[in-house]
Amino acid sequence: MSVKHAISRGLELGRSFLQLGLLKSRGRVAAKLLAERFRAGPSVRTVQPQAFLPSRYRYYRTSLKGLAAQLQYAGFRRRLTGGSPRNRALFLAFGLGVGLVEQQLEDDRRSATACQEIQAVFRKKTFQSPLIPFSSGYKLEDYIIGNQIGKGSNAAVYEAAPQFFNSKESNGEHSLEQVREDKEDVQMVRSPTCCSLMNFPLAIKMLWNFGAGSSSEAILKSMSQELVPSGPLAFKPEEEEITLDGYFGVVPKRVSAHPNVIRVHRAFTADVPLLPGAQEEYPDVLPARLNPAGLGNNRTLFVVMKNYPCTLRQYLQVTKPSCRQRSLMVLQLLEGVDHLCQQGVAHRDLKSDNVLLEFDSGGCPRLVITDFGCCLAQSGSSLQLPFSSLCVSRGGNISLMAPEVVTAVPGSGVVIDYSKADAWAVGAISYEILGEQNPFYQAGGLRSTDYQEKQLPLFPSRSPADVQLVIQLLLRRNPERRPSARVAANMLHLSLWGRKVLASQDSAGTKKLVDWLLCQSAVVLLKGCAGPSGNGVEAELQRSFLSNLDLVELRTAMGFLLYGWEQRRGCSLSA
Ligand SMILES: Nc1ncnc2c1ncn2[C@@H]1O[C@H](COP(=O)(O)OP(=O)(O)OP(=O)(O)O)[C@@H](O)[C@H]1O
Repeated sequence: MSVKHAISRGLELGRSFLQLGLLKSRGRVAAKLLAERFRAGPSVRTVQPQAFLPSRYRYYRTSLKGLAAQLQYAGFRRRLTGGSPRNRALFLAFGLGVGLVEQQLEDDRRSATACQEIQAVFRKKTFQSPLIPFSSGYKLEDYIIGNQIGKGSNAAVYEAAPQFFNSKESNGEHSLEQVREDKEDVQMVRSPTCCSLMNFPLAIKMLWNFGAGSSSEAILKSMSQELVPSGPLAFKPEEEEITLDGYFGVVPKRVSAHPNVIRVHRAFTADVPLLPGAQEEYPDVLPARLNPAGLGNNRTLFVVMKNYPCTLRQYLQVTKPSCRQRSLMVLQLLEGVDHLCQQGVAHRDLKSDNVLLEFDSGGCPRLVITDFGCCLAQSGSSLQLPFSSLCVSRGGNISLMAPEVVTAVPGSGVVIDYSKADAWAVGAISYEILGEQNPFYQAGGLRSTDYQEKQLPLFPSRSPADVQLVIQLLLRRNPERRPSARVAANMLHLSLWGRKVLASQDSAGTKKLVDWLLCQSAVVLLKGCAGPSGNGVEAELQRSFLSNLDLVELRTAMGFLLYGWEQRRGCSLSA
């Protein structure tokens, strides 16, 4: 479908929806955005495509602005002092140049405004967690606990269901049906554990408490990082006050809901129970009450989440996803990381075991970043950690620590910048997503302390070329040369949905790009009205993209992509 065709189709649809009175604000917004674009006249473009390269673009822009000012000044002087016909012709040409520059700037301003407007429309639509709120669940007795579904170095995770599984609560409003995600979606989960997910829609993580003492306050304070992804009703009001008092006396940060970030629905402290497999699998962490030789405290933290069918690692061990699904998986991790960055949180322990996976109604894997136990979530949203001594934790898994983190040497005034550290880890995990071994895991493989970029292994031949490019960029040692998660995500969005518009971009003018963005906005808004397809992974990703539109970041992504395409063209010509 051509851009024009898509616009007129979007308008047509928008109008008929409006006529039918079915669409309220969504339709109007879509129609308004498109109508405004139609009114805006054609723009004049002056800069060549290479100018999209981020640094070059800025250079062109500043030099053209500077040139324009100089020309205006020179012309003004000549007009005052008179001049030869040749000078007058030159002045006219200069004047024309100034006009073109002005138009270019005007074009930029208009595009930036369009991006802001689109962003505002999609930011308003906050992501709703799929689990419908239930009223109780603040104590262990509120749950039926099933089998163990996972175990890490800090916790055991069990499947769970609310106690009111069979009988509706007294007010009759809170049955399990409501706690479950949309029934249709649950049935679509393609997993051998499907029945277990139906019976146990929740997962309870029981953290092991060695040193935090047994008071609720001490436990919540010392394990507060686990609570970073908690929802608004996660705590009983009195415990909310304790957690707000926070981690080391600082208010703990909480991230807002996002489709690619786990949501903690409940968090509470309780006495450690003897759960299935406890004596065999983790006897040492039990309290003396349950195992005389155990070292654990009597009480600990419980975190309630949705139960997911598997982790990313488990999924990749048994499945060969399509190329498109692989691209979508990398993109989801980038969207999740970008969301965390924007909220001033660095996960610091990304690995394929810490990514949970389910399926949307079309069978596409949806990835969710989990386990925030090592995260950095400072007040003031700073991702810069003062690194004064080795006692300061740098994060989790050392193999996937970004070079700038793993090589930092503690000292006075030393600061570790985590703003691109998770993006680097996504680059490493992406090898697994493309079906390769993670190069930083293998015995004798690369180490993030000293690898060279040219040592990175080749990708499987059928991997999408743009994903390969994104991974190479994410694994750059120097964080200043590494794209942020947002820019890398934008590259994949453009590659998946905007290839045509990017390929046909004949100048630095952004009209075509903005037309495409408006079309995408209309399509996504209209899809949102069309039922379940609006809740699929692709629709969620497109919404994330549109709600984070920023012209500079978009152009940076375009610059990287076009540069990559150019390189590939060069290689194939020379081959
Ligand atoms: N919500 C969930 N749904 C399904 N399985 C889960 C869920 N949360 C965790 N798991 C399973 O439990 C395992 C351990 O969970 P988690 O990584 O949170 O524990 P941990 O002790 O903090 O891990 P680590 O050793 O990385 O610190 C996961 O790898 C996964 O297999």
